[in-house]
Amino acid sequence: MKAINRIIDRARARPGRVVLCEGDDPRVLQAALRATREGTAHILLVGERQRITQLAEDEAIDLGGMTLIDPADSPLAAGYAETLFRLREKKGMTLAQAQQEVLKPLVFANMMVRAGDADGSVAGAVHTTADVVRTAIQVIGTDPSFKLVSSFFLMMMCEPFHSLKGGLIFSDCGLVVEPNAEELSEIAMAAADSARTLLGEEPRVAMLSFSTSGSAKHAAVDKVTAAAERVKAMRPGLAIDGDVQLDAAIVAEIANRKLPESQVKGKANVLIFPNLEAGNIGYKLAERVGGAVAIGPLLQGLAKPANDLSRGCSSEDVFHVIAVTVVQAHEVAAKAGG
Ligand SMILES: CC(C)(COP(=O)(O)OP(=O)(O)OC[C@H]1O[C@@H](n2cnc3c(N)ncnc32)[C@H](O)[C@@H]1OP(=O)(O)O)[C@@H](O)C(=O)NCCC(=O)NCCS
Ligand SMILES: CC(=O)OP(=O)(O)O
Repeated sequence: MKAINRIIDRARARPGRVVLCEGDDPRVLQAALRATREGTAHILLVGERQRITQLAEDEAIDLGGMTLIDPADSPLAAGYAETLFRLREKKGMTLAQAQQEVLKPLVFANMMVRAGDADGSVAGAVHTTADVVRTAIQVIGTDPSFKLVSSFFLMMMCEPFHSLKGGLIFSDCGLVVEPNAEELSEIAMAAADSARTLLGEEPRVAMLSFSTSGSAKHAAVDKVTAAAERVKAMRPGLAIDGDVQLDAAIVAEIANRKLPESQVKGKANVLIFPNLEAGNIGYKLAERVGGAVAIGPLLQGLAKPANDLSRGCSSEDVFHVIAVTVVQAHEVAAKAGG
C-alpha cells in the first residue's frame, strides 16, 4: 500500500480539526469537500464568509459538515488579539496592530492552532511559503526539542518505471536557505523523526553532497561532514551516511563500491540536501522530470502542525496535506500524553 494511503487511513481512523484559510480558492474548497466526505478531517474554513459561500455556490460545493468562521465577526478574535499582542509586544507590536493582524485569515488560522481550537493548519495555495512559514513560527512557535523550524517533502515513487518504490523524505526543500552545520544537523534529526511519523519506518539518513566520504575537498563538504558528526553524537542509534552523493545514497551497488563502510547501504529513506538551492531544485526535478508525487512543503520543528503548499498545487495535493496534518497532530497528542 502507498505510504500516502496509509496516512489517509490513519487520519480517517482518528480525524482531526484542520483549519484552512484559503477557502476562496477552488482547489482548497474541493479538497475540503473531499476531506469531509472521506472523513479524514473536520474542516474549519477561515475567511470572508461572503467570498467562500459565493465560491461554494459557483462550484456547487456543499459546505455541510464544515465550520465556516469569518474573523470579522468571530467572538474568538478579541482573545486572539490579546494573545498575539503579548507574544509580539517585545517586537514592537501594539494592541491595535494585533487587533488588525488577527483579522487576516492566515494569522487567525494559526492562532486557532496555538489556542487549541484547531489541531493543525494548511495554507500556501495562495500565500507564499515565506508568509506561511513566518506566521507559523511567530504564532505557533518552535517545539522545545528543536531550535529550528525546517521543511520536508514526502516524495512518493509509485510509477511502474520507478526502480525505487515507496515514500522518501526530502529535506529541506522549502525553508532554510543556507543552513550552517548545526542547522543542517537539526534538519536531519527533525527529518528522521518525520520519517518515523509518516513512513512508519526506521529512518536511514543520507547527508547529501557532491562528495562521498571525502572524495572531494571543499568547505561545502566540510559543512555536511560536520553536520553528520553532530547527528551521530546526538543520535547514536540512527543510521546515517555523510558526506554522500545521491547515487551512493539510493543505489546499493554504488554504495557498496563508493562507501563500503556505509550504515545506510544505498537504502536511504531520508535525503538531506546541503542547502535550499539543492533541495528546492532537487525535489522539483524528482517531481517534474522523475514523475514522483511531491507532498508538501510540510513543516517540522513547530510546536503544533502547520503545513505549507506549493502555489502550483492541485486539489489532491491539498487533500493529502490535510491528511498528513491530522497524523502529525496525533504525534503531538501522543507526546503530550493524549
Ligand atoms: C522562513 C523565512 C521566511 C524567514 O525569514 P524572514 O521572514 O526574513 O525571517 P526573519 O529572519 O526576519 O525572522 C522572522 C522570525 O522567525 C524566526 N525564524 C526565522 N527562520 C526560522 C527558522 N527556520 N526556525 C525558527 N525560527 C525562525 C526568527 O527568529 C524571527 O523571529 P522573531 O520575529 O520572533 O524575531 C525565510 O527563511 C525564507 O524566506 N525562506 C525561504 C522561503 C522560500 O521562499 N522558499 C522557496 C519556495 S518553497
Ligand atoms: C515549495 C515551493 O517551491 O513552493 P512554490 O512553488 O510555491 O514557490
